[in-house]
Amino acid sequence: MPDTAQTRVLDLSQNGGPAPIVEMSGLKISYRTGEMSFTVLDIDELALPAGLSIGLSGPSGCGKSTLLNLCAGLLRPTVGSIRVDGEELTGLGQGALDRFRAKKIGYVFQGFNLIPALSALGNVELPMRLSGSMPASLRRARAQELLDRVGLGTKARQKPNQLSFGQMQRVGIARAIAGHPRLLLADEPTASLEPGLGLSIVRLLIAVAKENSATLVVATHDPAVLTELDHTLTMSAINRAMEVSS
Ligand SMILES: Nc1ncnc2c1ncn2[C@@H]1O[C@H](COP(=O)(O)OP(=O)(O)OP(=O)(O)O)[C@@H](O)[C@H]1O
Repeated sequence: MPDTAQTRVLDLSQNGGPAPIVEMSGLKISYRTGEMSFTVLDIDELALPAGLSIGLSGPSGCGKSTLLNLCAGLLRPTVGSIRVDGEELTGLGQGALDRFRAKKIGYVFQGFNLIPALSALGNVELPMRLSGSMPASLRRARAQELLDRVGLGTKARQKPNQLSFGQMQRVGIARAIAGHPRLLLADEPTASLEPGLGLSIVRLLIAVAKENSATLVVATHDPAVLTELDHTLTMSAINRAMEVSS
């Protein structure tokens, strides 16, 4: 088992490129199972450039979803620092982390994660409703505009079970972009879709990210998806196990 960090120094934003939107330093994530602790991410320095699209690739279990969840503030590192859009996440309490996520992050899931009881419009409206910052009429208008943008303007009243997989993922994209996120994260967004459909979804993600000046980070196993993106970050599996002495 390699006893090296996955990423000694990886600065995709170097050489006069755009400033980083994500910066990680001395970061590790370990999980404990019984007497053993497993390190799944071990990153010395990593910087992801703002405004571009970046693919995360690597074998199953190498930590792609873990990296996305760290960027979203859904997971905290065991040690080390992570800054997103200049904000150090490790120092934030739960409330501040929730506000950070609502303001800066859009998340597109492989399994869509739509609320079955809500219409397409209701699903897209939901993050705006939860943030409480917009009157209902404006919220509805923005949700309709986003559904129009992803080609689902006529399906606003349909529930998720009345939509195809590709249509559900389009609703997921419209919902993720609703709060004007700085960082749009997508975890295997094409894995539940047929290959041709997957490519149209990734192209839509790239287009809406650009239109909204968001940085796009996509975890994927699909080489065809990676060719559509500006950069690929190839991760290696470490899964380093250590006995925990307590
Ligand atoms: N809550 C947890 N407790 C213990 N181990 C976990 C936990 N969450 C993730 N892991 C482990 O961390 C490792 C990385 O998982 P992760 O889902 O980030 O990998 P991945 O690269 O996204 O995999 P895949 O390509 O299969 O989706 C895996 O070995 C997984 O079993």
